[in-house]
Amino acid sequence: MKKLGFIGAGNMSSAMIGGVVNSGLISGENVTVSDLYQPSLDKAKDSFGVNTTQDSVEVVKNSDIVILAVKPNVYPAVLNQIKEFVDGEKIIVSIAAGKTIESIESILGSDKKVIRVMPNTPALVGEGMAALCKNANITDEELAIVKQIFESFGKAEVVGEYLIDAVIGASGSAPAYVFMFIEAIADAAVIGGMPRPQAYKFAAQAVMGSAKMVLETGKHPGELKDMVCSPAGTTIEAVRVLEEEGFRAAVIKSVVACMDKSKEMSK
Ligand SMILES: NC(=O)C1=CN([C@@H]2O[C@H](COP(=O)(O)OP(=O)(O)OC[C@H]3O[C@@H](n4cnc5c(N)ncnc54)[C@H](OP(=O)(O)O)[C@@H]3O)[C@@H](O)[C@H]2O)C=CC1
Ligand SMILES: O=C(O)[C@@H]1CCC=N1
Repeated sequence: MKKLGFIGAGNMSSAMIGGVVNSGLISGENVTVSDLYQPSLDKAKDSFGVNTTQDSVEVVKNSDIVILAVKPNVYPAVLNQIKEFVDGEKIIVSIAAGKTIESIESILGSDKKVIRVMPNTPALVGEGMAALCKNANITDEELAIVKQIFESFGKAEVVGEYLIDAVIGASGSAPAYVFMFIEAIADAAVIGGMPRPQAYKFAAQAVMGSAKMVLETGKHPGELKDMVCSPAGTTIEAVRVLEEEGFRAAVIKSVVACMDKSKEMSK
């Protein structure tokens, strides 16, 4: 397996490092991670046995595949810092919202190998969802290798880059909305007298199980919802209030706002 590098050891990077090392696909000794903040590197080394450095150039020198896991506003500085060390064989993987493949090529050169991926943080527990798109310099085999990395900690699909804004709305950012939903359900359970840790367990399992039903039954979410709503029962009362309060409209509006922000960042 190739040598993997991460520039940035923050939230998303840590989830991917944990995911890929825990899966056994790549051992920590074949992973090099850089960050400006030494405690982040110490945590990655202690947790996953990876090689660490504060020098992003060292990551590029030691890796066949380099995942850029810094914030979008840091991309230009990092790309300019590493570009002379990115030869025609190294695969650069961008995971940033708002950074198109073209914007990466404008600094590294259009002859370089670039893959854009939109992952999400459930990668940490092997339940990530990632979308991949590539430039013309990436071979099918190289794309398959990078896809295998993201499949080691979840699911991955190849998409056209035009869909990345929708991917961010429906997947990259989506865990945040779901965490809010789980927290709100648990708050209500606490109102009902349930201890908070137990409330989180019940609420989180209900969300995970429901998601698993959507993925594995192939049934429409509306049909699955109807299967829970016993006539004159408890569930339909909750559904009535959710509709009265505009739950679905609020979700749609929030995800559209997320996608709009992604488009704005991409300009
Ligand atoms: N968080 C998520 O759920 C997802 C994030 N992404 C994308 O992943 C990227 C990272 O996001 P996220 O993990 O949330 O951000 P974080 O801020 O958590 O992580 C970024 C890390 O990079 C470090 N850093 C900054 N400059 C450099 C540098 N020059 N060299 C090495 N490390 C550096 C930061 O250090 P310091 O804090 O000291 O600046 C920080 O530790 C973003 O582009 C984001 O769009 C994509 C999908 C999901
Ligand atoms: O909030 C963000 O910009 C990043 C990209 C997708 C999830 N987090």
